[in-house]
Amino acid sequence: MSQDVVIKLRGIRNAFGPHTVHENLDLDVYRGEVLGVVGGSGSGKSVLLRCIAGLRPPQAGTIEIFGQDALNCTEAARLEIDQRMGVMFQDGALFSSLTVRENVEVPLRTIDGLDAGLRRDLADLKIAMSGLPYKAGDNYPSELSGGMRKRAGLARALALDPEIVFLDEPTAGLDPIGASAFDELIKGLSRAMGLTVFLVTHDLDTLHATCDRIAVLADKRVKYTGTMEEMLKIDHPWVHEYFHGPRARAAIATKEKAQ
Ligand SMILES: Nc1ncnc2c1ncn2[C@@H]1O[C@H](COP(=O)(O)OP(=O)(O)OP(=O)(O)O)[C@@H](O)[C@H]1O
Repeated sequence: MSQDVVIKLRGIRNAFGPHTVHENLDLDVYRGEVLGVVGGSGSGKSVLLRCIAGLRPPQAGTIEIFGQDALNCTEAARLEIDQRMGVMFQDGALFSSLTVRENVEVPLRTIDGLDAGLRRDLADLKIAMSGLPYKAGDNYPSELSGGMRKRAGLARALALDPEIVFLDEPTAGLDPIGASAFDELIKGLSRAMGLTVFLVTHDLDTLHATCDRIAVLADKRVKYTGTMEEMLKIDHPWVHEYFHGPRARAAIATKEKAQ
């Protein structure tokens, strides 16, 4: 069965001055999957996310999103692509001077003809879907815990009913209970909405709990892709240490306990 590729990267190069982060990087992301993106610190996971999300163009290569050339298209076509994607940054990247509801309303303002009442209702719906209590909509980001801020960031990423969401380290800084609640939320949303999730993480529990497939960044490219089972068989030193080290063993034990 052929799978529907929603993001297709070919020959991507990203560099900062003489420092090349990605060279000749290829990757396919399939519709409806949760893809975990892992790699050593500085391997370029966040740069890759930003490059696909249109925040920083690569120096070379092609990016197709929803079958369209995302780098060489009209501004209107790019806006249309952007409206079908949502991004959640590590710290939520919320506007501190706006309430949570107003933050979630920001992307909704790009839709013509949406009146204020409907915009508010849609924002409240996304706030509820992200597992925040209704009254959190009136809070400012500084009044929320780290976990709640992440949920608010997720609500904003979901504002436009995206088909793809990009999550940068969604569980970083959360306690284990908060992190597994967030894993469940991501998995539930992905299943319920058919979302494609591009998830940058270091968190082995998240990989076990939520990801259908994993992409490993190493040697400036996506060196391996596959299921967790396939990852466990790879004998590349970093990959082996990452998936078999003490933290990995703990994550496997946690998963087995949950089953
Ligand atoms: N704006 C920038 N200017 C210069 N160098 C940058 C910039 N952004 C990223 N880099 C460099 O690109 C490389 C990849 O960074 P990136 O943040 O993508 O790594 P990462 O894999 O997400 O790391 P981590 O797991 O530590 O978050 C790093 O060496 C970083 O210093």
